[in-house]
Amino acid sequence: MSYLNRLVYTRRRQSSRVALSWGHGAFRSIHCRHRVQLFIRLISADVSLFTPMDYRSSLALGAFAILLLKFFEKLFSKRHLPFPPGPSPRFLGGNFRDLPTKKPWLTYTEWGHRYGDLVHATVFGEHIVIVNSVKTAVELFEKRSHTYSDRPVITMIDLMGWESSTAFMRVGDRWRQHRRMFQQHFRPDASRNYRPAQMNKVYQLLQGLLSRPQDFRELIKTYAVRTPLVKVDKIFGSLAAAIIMSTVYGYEVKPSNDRFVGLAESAVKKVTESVFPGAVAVNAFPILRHLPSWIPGAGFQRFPAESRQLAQEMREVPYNFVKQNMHDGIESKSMVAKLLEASQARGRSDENAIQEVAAVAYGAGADTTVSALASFFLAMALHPDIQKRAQHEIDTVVGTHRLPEFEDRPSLPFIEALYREVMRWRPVLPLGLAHATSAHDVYNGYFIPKGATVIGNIWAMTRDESFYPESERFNPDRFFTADGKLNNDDTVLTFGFGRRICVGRHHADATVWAAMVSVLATFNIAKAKDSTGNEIDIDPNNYTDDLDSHPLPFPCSITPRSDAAKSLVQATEAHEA
Ligand code: HEM
Repeated sequence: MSYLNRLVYTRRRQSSRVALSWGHGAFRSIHCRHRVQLFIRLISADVSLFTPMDYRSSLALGAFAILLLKFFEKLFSKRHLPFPPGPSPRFLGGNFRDLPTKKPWLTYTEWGHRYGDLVHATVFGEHIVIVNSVKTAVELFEKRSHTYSDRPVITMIDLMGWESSTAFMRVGDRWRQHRRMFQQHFRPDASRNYRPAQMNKVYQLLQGLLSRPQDFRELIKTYAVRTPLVKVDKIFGSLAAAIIMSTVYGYEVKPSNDRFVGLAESAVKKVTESVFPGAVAVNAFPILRHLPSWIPGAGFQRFPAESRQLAQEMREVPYNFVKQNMHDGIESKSMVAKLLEASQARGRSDENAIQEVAAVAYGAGADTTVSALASFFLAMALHPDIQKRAQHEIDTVVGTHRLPEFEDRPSLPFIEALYREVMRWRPVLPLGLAHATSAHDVYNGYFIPKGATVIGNIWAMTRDESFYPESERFNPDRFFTADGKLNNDDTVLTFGFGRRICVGRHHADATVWAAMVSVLATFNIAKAKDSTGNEIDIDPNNYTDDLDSHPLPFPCSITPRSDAAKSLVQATEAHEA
């Protein structure tokens, strides 16, 4: 997901819709001026028919008519309403200089305290609206989803061949087709089919933790920072990448230098690099895309060409692997195999859409899942008491003779609360993924123009003290009622909103839960100690600045809970086989 966020973030900050929003404004005023001119021309055409006196009265009449026109225009247009409150814009650049460059969610949350639930800013004519409360997010993204489900246009994305990514797509038939395909394979009941594959990969994670204790630190590091997954594979194979590759393509990731993972990572990396200066310029001024690449300064034209090539390979290579397997009669329960079978049965050719959907699952699902798990490790190292309670629940309900299964989930309320708190305490995407409006709207007396970028500030929502008192404290107990039952606050805000809500959320939820409960059942996570035996402090706020925020590397120790736990992990190898 990192590439999605960086780009939407950059896109917003660099006011890449300058041309577009200027265009809308210009169109509105031209439209109005045109009507007035028409009216004057109508009068002038008849000027020769009037006497000088008539001419003066017709001028007065004309002026009156213009005033009347303006009055009615204002009366019937929503535009006379104010924008939502926000920092005062400056001439031309608007709020360009107010936009934060570091952890923008913190500044937007402060703006929320100062200006309210809905904050408005402009950058070179582009409108940005920040939604700071769950109530307003539900009102806009869900109840008015017909207006708030579009995405901002990012020129560089188109140039790089990523316009076919579900997450960047404008609302339309193609996007709907993608969502349908995802829904078929990632809705709650369909997601269950992937559970055996997910558990097998979680067992590989446990084996990695057991067999390579010297890599514990490295393991956390690779989890915690955005290093290429190929390197992660050197240790034990990235859990998230392995699960996605297995469920989407039925492909088993190799322990090191895996070709498909390498390809996907290179393609995704290219997108993250698209924030270099040339790319930013073309995002801000889309007209530059028409410059030929030989013109000085138009080097960005060559960059997307390479990226397009990689994006195409990322889509085609693993896809062809599935097709070849099907041709060879190898059965597969993977998403691509099922989509291909269904498409062939209907006599349709959905090859392009299937390739696109499969490729975006990796880009959107791997990094985000890793970030959630890294926050889990961090929280457990910081809160041994909470970890002990979770382990006690597992020991009591599941016992110590076997590992937890998905079927145990309803009987493990404290683990459930722990999962919710991990996702709340450090939301993976503090600002979600920007939406855009597809029509003008009025909310609570405020005007929100068509084409505005609308950001759901998930960080602010998860810090709302009226819902989450002492919101910075890691406290799973907040999800229990006074009589000790799990409360009904089970919406994980970090998956986003409305029609654009994450389509992989059930899959991600199962992966994160399974990894958490399995690690807790078998390992102790603690602060590391220095050479004198003192615990090394961990800063809970040391997170990356990207929109999908990861904890920065932190020292910690991960040891098997007992010999019995060790045996359980060793036995998973046999289970897998
Ligand atoms: C912990 C893991 C994950 C988190 C926190 C996460 C979060 C998000 C968020 C915040 C959005 C944007 C929602 C919005 O616009 O309001 C999103 C979109 C998306 N996610 Fe996820 N995601 C995760 C895992 C996954 C996985 C595993 C997959 C695929 C199997 C996936 C596929 C997608 C896709 C395709 C979109 C674009 C949806 C659209 O624009 O219509 N995500 N995700």
